[in-house]
Amino acid sequence: MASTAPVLSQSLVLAPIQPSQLTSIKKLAETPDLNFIPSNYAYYNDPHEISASESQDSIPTIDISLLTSANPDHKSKAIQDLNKACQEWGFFMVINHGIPESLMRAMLDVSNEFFNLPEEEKPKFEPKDVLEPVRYGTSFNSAKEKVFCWRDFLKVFVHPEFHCPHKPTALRELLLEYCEKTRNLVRKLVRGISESLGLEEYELVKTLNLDSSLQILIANYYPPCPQPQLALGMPPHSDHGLFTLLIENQVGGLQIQHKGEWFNVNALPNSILVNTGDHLEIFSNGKYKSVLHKAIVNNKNTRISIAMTNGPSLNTIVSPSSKLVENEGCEPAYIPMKYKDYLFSQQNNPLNGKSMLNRVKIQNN
Ligand SMILES: O=C(O)CCC(=O)C(=O)O
Ligand SMILES: [Fe+2]
Repeated sequence: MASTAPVLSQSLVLAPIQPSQLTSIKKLAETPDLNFIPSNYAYYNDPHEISASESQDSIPTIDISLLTSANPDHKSKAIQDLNKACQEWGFFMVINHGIPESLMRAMLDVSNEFFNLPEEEKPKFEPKDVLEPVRYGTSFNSAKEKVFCWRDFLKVFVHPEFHCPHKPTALRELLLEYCEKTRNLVRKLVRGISESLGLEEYELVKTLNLDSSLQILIANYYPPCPQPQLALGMPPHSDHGLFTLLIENQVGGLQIQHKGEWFNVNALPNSILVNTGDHLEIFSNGKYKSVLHKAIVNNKNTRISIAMTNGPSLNTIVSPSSKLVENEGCEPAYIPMKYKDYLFSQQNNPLNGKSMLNRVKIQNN
């Protein structure tokens, strides 16, 4: 039988957008009769399969209320579940988390209002400093990228110092409340995770100075895309920090990698999604790997997600836990690095899988 070489059909796309004409993706997506995307929004030359495995049953669910249960059996079961979820998936959904559904909905609504403000009422578009405490922009780091993400974002440092854009006016109060409520959840999770690693309950809090931990709110806006099979909202990456809490409007799009395969995440109603970050991988000396994830887009509905990253304090030098290394009699597998330097470097480059983490990984491990 004669073998035939695969024929690659280049998809029809528009001429690339010039850097000087770069605009918010919202504005680009609202261009009348936009049927094709500019070539520098095409992550793929040919339409790729955006559907992935469905895993509604297998993604772990953790009942947070059990972590503070007076019943020691319930508590230890929750800690075991956390251990399994962090080790096997790096991803889980939490229920009974204490954050009112109305507050989560209000946060998503006010984020939508933010992106719909006239440009002159938003903070400066695309500021140069990637550690600016209030940063509004498009893609991930458009100054460094060749291919852009179908995404606009607002990033706000909300702890240990609270920052907030001036508009929408309702944002400040909601954000203060969301910040306080998510910190309560983070405290419980961090204590549980510390114990799940076989460490004392407060070990993680003390070592990484979590009383002044850096919390960043990231609101993501993904408008409908005429060629969703060519574009990406966010390419595969892992997050900095210990873990990220994520909520979304009722439009799906998050995919996580598990055992080399991509899975669609269908969030349970009123749940919060949690993904483990690079600094938990470093602290746990590779026991809890940060999870690769990406955001896909669709051609019908605007998707909004709100991620809250939870890291150490900016000046903490993060290294594998010395207690853990000692308990387990192993060698540290990561080079110590100040969180602030790690964050700067990660934000100052295009998003690319776990490339930042690989820079601190000791390669013979
Ligand atoms: O929108 C999503 O589902 C993912 C967002 C994300 O990965 C991020 O903001 O780091
Ligand atoms: Fe992420």
